[in-house]
Amino acid sequence: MNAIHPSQIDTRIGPRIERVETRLIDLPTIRPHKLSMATMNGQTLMLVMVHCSDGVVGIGEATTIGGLAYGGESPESMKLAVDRYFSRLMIGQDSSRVRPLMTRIGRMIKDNRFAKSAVETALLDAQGKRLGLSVSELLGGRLRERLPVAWTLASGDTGRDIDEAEQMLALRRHSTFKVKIGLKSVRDDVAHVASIKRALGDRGAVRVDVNMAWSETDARFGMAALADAGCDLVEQPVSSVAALGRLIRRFPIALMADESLQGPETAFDLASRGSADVFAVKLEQSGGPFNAQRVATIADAAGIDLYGGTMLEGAIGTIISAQVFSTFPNLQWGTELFGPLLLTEEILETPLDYSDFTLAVPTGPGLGISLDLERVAYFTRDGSHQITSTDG
Ligand SMILES: O=C(O)C[C@H]1C=CC(=O)O1
Ligand SMILES: [Mn+2]
Repeated sequence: MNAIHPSQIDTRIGPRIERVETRLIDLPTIRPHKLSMATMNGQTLMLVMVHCSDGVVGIGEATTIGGLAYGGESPESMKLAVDRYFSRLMIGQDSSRVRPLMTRIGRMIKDNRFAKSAVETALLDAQGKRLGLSVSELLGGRLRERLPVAWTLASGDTGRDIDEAEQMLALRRHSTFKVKIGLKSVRDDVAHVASIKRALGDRGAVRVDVNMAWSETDARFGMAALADAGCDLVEQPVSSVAALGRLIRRFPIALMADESLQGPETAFDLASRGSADVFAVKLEQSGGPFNAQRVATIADAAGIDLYGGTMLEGAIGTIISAQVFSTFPNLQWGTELFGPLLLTEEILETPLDYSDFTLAVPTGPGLGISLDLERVAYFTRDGSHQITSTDG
């Protein structure tokens, strides 16, 4: 056994971590976002800022969906975990040795994948800023400069969803649409999706996300009907991996795993059972950038297609995802990195470039984005705080 004991991980040289700062940023959404497990009227970003002895400040972010509706972490619990448990493993350590430090954290903190993702993001941002390299270059180099971005239709109303899709096509911002279903009966949901596809025709690709709301019987009926309606992919129709394995390839519609995919071990399990055509890779669900790359490697080895998923992150979580997805050799189904577009407020000095149905992967050092500190302070929960600086 070559397991590394925490005491063997020496991270004591180089620019040290002096302080780990966290905040909760509450931002409204442009409209209610209706998913089968929650309706979102706003999103909370858990921001992590790692202050280093060389003056560099790395930033990271984690979000959940509907508080605790999607998984075991909430914005508040992630803040508490970082403040109380992560920070004491980080302070005084060499911030430039990201993998050893994340290994140290991984040995002493179980689970908490979303909080780990935020911390790893901040460390990679800091190291990229320090070396003058974007995170994708730090990870070995990007294969693409822009990523296709799908839009999610989740107003709950067919006419409104069609209008929204038409607007997105006219703006040339999105031509792939993911429809959120699972709240209504299977028949009603299929009729809703079929109307949207009929209205868009060949101008727009239509997919659905059921967020595990169906029984296996519902899924048998639903997948056949959705395939007939011209829908090309169904995301996590049921919760059970065994049921996914029984549903796959029975209908002419691709089956994508989302909630079942929670990092490399589950990726390996899904791949060995042949339970998914496509993986929705999410950095937070995977446990951070390094683990998302491991998930992608497993998919490639197993012949499973890849899709870049979102936890409806703000700009920071979206851009670390973009940096990582840009390094994937395969990204057959594009991405859904639209999170910042669902929020009413801009928190960056320069907004992200969404155009020509794609998102540009920033080229500057680290994440390649700068926070508008006044706006971040304004939207910080429990009053506005002073933020000194996040560049360097
Ligand atoms: O995929 C999910 O379940 C989460 C998320 C992604 C887009 C969206 O609207 O919700
Ligand atoms: Mn999903």
